[in-house]
Amino acid sequence: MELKSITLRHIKMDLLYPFTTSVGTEYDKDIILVEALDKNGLSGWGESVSIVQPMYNEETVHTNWHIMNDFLIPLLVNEPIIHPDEVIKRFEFVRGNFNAKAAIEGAVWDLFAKQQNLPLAKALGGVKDKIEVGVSVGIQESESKLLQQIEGYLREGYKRIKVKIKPEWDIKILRSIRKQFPDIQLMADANCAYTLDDLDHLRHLDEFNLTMIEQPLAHDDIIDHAKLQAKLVTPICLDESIHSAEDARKAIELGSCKIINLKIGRVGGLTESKKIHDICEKHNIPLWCGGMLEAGIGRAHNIAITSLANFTFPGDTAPSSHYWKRDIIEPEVEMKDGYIVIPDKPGIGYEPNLQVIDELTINQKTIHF
Ligand SMILES: O=C(O)CCC(=O)C1=CC=C[C@@H](O)[C@@H]1C(=O)O
Ligand SMILES: [Mg+2]
Repeated sequence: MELKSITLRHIKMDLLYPFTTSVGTEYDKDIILVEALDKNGLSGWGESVSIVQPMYNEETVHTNWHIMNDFLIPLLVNEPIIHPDEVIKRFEFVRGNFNAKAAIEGAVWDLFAKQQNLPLAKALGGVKDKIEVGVSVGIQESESKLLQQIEGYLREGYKRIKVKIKPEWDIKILRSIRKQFPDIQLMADANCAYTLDDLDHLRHLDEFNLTMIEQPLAHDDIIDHAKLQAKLVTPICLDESIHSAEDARKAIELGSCKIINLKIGRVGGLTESKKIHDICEKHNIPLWCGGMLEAGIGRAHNIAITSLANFTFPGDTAPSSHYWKRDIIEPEVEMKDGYIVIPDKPGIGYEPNLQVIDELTINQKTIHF
């Protein structure tokens, strides 16, 4: 697969609604898009999930721009890529920077699938033709606003509700939700807001029949999560702690979690995502696809990876209209009765809307091979 060029675009998009978690609030998103062009004029697209502040991980759109330009893309220039699985190996010299790596690797995977005339989902080994969709509800200004939001999302057909919790916005809130919605598929994401000192408090989570509690403890921990899981009935799901198949193996061996939230960007791309999928399938650890408020390109990649067999919980893969007034792809991602149909067109299955992307672009650069 001979690349002719890679183009980076820094775009800025306004979110329809602010999104608040235990670590902060996002009102808009700066996004780095990656376009890999081959000699026949075919393009593959990827999207970095980094934001402008290093509050979810250590990367930002600005570190992405630097690492992609100065280190990652030069590692692809000299030798043609035979298969996308090679890309993460070429990047081994660069430590971390998984969001940046995943965005470039994703563009190469999309281009590869298009060259093979295959939907990306099929190229990854996907087996589903549609996926169940969940929604992540940010922390709201009041309990009544949160209950209203949940009511609305259930009417829209979402298969699972994920609420954000933190100290002082947790047990009471979950009790109110369960009082109004006793039977819905409900989970909570703490985004690292607790410590083992909160063990007695966290045991109250077992009152609510949650499908899981996501990342209650530190972002880089699997030891304390194992101690906590031994005391909780509610399954722990790890998000921030898992950056590779090796991390997943260790967390599974220690009993740190019973479920993993897979995010393509957090683990450095689709090749590593497939490895994590396979190791979790082998150990009966179900997966679901987390979200990072992606635009349509990143959302398309999330939909494709969710087509693999061991993604058995609804993911944070809400349709375009949940996030954006206007998305950067055509058609936009749509949901029907709580499902998204996996596109059967080549590659990611959605076309980048170049007119919208150009309007949103604040900086771009093409590296010629
Ligand atoms: O993209 C979505 O709809 C889910 C967004 C979401 O829940 C998150 C986005 C970004 C960082 C995190 O705070 C949080 C998560 O942990 O999944
Ligand atoms: Mg999370």
